[in-house]
Amino acid sequence: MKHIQFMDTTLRDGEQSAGVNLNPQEKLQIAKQLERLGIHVMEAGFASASLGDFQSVQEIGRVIQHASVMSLARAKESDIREAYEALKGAVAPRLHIFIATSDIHLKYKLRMSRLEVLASIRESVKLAKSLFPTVQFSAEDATRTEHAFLAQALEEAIRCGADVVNIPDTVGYTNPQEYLSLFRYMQQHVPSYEKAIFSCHCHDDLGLAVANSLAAIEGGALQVEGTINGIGERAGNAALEEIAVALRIREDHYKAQTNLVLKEIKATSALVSRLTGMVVPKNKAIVGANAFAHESGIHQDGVLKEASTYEIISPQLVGEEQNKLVLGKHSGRHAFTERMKEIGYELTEEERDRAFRTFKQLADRKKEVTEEDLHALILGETSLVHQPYEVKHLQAHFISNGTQSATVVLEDANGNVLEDAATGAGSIEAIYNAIDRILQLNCKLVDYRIQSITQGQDALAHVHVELEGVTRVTGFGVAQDVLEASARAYVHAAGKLLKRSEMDGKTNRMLSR
Ligand SMILES: CC(=O)SCCNC(=O)CCNC(=O)[C@H](O)C(C)(C)COP(=O)(O)OP(=O)(O)OC[C@H]1O[C@@H](n2cnc3c(N)ncnc32)[C@H](O)[C@@H]1OP(=O)(O)O
Ligand SMILES: CC(C)C(=O)C(=O)O
Repeated sequence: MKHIQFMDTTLRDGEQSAGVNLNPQEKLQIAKQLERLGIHVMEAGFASASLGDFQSVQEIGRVIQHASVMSLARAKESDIREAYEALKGAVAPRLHIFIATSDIHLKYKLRMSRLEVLASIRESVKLAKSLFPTVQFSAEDATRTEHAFLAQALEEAIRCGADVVNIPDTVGYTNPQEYLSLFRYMQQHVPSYEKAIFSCHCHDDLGLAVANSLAAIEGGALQVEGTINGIGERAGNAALEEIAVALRIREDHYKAQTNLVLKEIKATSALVSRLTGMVVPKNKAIVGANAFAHESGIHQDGVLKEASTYEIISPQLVGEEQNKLVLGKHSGRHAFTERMKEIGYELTEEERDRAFRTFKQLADRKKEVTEEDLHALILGETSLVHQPYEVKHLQAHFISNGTQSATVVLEDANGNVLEDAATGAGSIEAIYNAIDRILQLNCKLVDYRIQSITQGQDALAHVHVELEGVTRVTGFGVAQDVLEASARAYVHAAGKLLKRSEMDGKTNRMLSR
């Protein structure tokens, strides 16, 4: 089993994400969390980029005890000496020198010949090695560099003392087969190959950063570089948490181990997201809010029976509390019943079936049915189960500045359908008048209150009414529509009044005998 060391560059390449700017305290906070995560090397910044970066590198170097702290430097004496000053107090300081090797970069950016680049590698790596115990050299834009020249540049760096040599895919150009072959090519064409650790560093311009990094590991890379949540220049870097978990879950394939404490992944991801302001997409692998959320009934049923049917990663492995079964329009009875039990409802089969039907109607209209929705739904439904009448259909006709009209259809406990229509000053009055006509009620509405139980535009409405007839009774109704909730509440209370009248009638008959 080979060992893969992780080089995290969240604080350097990650901070190169457009719009991200971390202050020294925030960088230190992330560095401490990276230490808990078990990162082998952390690139704390680019000491000569600014005074703030210099101070961050210095402070992180002083504080971090269990990881090597590294600064980036151009192949330039002043950059190297500044990084040295910054990292003097570090337990395990490391310098990262880079210079581009591709013809495009040589011609247009550096305006240097290949011979000049080789000379620059020699001078800078030798100087670095005289100051630092460990030196990493990166051939920028390596994947667009002619292979033979890249091998020559890496050989030069190793001979001058580089301990780690990196083959970065700076512009996210390569693909897995090509990158794997490039590492194998170096194995055969760099004479001092065995004297250094080969490292991979991928960008996500074509969405291949993680796949390319894993291919490099198959090709012989023993160090992998990247950032938490994949943040970084342009489309970002390879997401280290994805690589780490892929190596663990597919250990059978990669035959590689790491020192990472995987249960720290979630906390690290959340911290980086919070401090950088880079929101983690919901569907992001490993750390996205939906990474362990099951939405469809068939999957939820499978997961309830045995999680491994649809989960290859246990949420706890990466520090996530547990998976989520999200109730929505694709959910089935198994998940619905399970959630009901979790929130404290032991429903009879009849109650459960009714509630499930209403839940499906609600889910058709709402993106996600929340726990509050379920409480509200049960509140409405359980009270309906033993009711003498139920609202089957409602039609209200609204005219601005006019008399409103409504048609109501009720069903009694024997399945008989009763219908009538009425008018009123408002839609609710029209509905209540229609119900009075159907049930031949003689009562007064003494209280009507409405409240929204859940939140958002698609919130559930809860209507409470109080009627005065032979006695005072209350009723409530829950529905997404205010008129429907109002009708249910009235029918609920009316049902109680009718039962009471019925009982009074029986008592009177008994007394007169
Ligand atoms: C692939 C990567 O991610 S590399 C890291 C990229 N990160 C950053 O650039 C962030 C920090 N950078 C900075 O703050 C600034 O660019 C600084 C302080 C480093 C340099 O600033 P300036 O001196 O104003 O130069 P500027 O950035 O405009 O241009 C870069 C110069 O460095 C040269 N250069 C670029 N890479 C290297 C290198 N690896 N080694 C030596 N020289 C280099 C360029 O050719 C250019 O030189 P020129 O002025 O002679 O044309
Ligand atoms: C400095 C190097 C390693 C880099 O960030 C890149 O090439 O993307």
